[in-house]
Amino acid sequence: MTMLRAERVTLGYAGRDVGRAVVHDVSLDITAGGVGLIGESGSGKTTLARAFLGLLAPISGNIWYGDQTLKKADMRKFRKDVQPVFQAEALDPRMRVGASVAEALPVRGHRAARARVPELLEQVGLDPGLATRRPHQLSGGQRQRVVIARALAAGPRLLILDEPTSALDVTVQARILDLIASLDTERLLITHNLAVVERLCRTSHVLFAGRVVESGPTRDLLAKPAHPYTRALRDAVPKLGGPPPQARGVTEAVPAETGCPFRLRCPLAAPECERPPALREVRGRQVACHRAEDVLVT
Ligand SMILES: Nc1ncnc2c1ncn2[C@@H]1O[C@H](COP(=O)(O)OP(=O)(O)OP(=O)(O)O)[C@@H](O)[C@H]1O
Repeated sequence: MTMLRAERVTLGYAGRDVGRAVVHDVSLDITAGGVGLIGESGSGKTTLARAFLGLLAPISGNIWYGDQTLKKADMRKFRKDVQPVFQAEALDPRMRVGASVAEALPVRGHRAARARVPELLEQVGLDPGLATRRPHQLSGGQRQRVVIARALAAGPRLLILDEPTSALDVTVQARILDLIASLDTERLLITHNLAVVERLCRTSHVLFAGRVVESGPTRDLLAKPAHPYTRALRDAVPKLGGPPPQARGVTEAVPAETGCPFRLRCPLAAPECERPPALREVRGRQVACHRAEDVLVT
């Protein structure tokens, strides 16, 4: 059974009315092999992650944890099972690294629990001798490893990783990705870096303006996108030695109630795009585009 699942989830923030929801009617399962959430800044990735972590209640729809909604679930068990990995800046700067990891252990204070701290540091590739340092005495990559050690302290089955490597330089990034790939946990990974999802996620969901516009096997999605937005994201990845990507057309989304939210930016926009496209199955993936078949052949 899928451990965590969003069912027709609409999300917004206090002070915004339902019409100003920032995530609209999203359904997705966190399946085995890694799940990626891809999309540009402001597309709703972190908002969805907050809902999966039980930090933001849906305006409508449900987050299912096994066979219970998060509203009714045993949150102690949930907090042990599902752990966030955010950017290293979230570490308390006054706390020594060892204490920071110990704080995340389910049982604190016992000698057996304290013995877990060096084990966890070693598991993430850190010298346990670093336990007495404070975050500013570590490199960015080491700090990110501490964040991962903290997340692992509870013995989670699922990690929700929000841009876990974006603050790091490329070689350090690669080593942290190796570490994440080696962990024996399920993962939901949020990123705008397509190379990262390709490496770590068997399945991906592309968000645009708070809506899933394409879902499917990551490799197929990136090799042959069926949504013009997925294709634009893929083509925006700068190629070594190639020209910089060109910004084209209007950059904002239009309200989806009035048609496809991507249509003002879409090179294939046609009169039918004035009608909102539903997600539909096209060659092994789900895509919300009236012209998906044309995208696949162009
Ligand atoms: N605490 C908040 N209160 C009100 N609106 C918010 C809040 N956090 C995010 N938003 C809004 O929700 C929308 C989605 O933001 P979100 O952070 O989920 O996007 P994102 O895809 O994760 O972007 P990024 O890649 O930049 O982190 C944006 O319009 C943002 O302004």
